Amino acid sequence: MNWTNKAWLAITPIYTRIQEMPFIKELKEGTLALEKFQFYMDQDAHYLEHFARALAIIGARTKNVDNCLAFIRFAEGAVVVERALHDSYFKEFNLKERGKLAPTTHHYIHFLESTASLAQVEVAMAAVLPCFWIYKEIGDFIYKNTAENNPYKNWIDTYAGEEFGKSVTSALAICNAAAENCTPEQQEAMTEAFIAASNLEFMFWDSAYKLHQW
Ligand SMILES: Cc1ncc(C[n+]2csc(CCO)c2C)c(N)n1
Repeated sequence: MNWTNKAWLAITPIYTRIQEMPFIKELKEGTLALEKFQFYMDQDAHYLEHFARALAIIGARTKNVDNCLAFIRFAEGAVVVERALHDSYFKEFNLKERGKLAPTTHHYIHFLESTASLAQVEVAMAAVLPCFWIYKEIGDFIYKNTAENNPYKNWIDTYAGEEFGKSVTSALAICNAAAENCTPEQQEAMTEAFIAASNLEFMFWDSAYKLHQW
């Protein structure tokens, strides 16, 4: 079994909790309160900026030039999504300026940036993988089960697109190849980072649902 299959098995309980959490259930049904979605959008704009920085750091630290290019493109993709939030979704959902960084976002971005900077680069790659993979799975899950008149439909469509699917496939292949060059202990550290980021993905939606501030 390759590393990504093992890693997914390790987060299956977390993924199931995400599928069943009220934020995702209500987003899928189109009944999520606007205030909660606005909180999420606002925090996601912060998150995407720092996620892009973490990806660029990983790109700079990879030894393989193809991986360097892939991570620089992922970083660009994250900035493009952040810009799209500002240029279209902020207006569509009536948000003005970015608000304050909430505790979970603070935790998540600092986890990603410190792991990207200080951990073994393969571990850093594993830490950013849930951002791709969980969004792909949850995006498809919501897309398949949503109503035509869902007010969040435009946003949902972003993560069900083919282009995004390609970056997920590429990130998975890079992580599997990276894991093959690692010792079992190093692979264990990759899995640990993957689990931590998956828990933080859960917390990110949960904190938006609870409008959690300092
Ligand atoms: C908290 C949070 N986690 C993951 C994503 C998903 N995401 C944003 S940009 C990008 C691809 C970059 O090339 C991915 C996978 C998000 N929006 N917010």
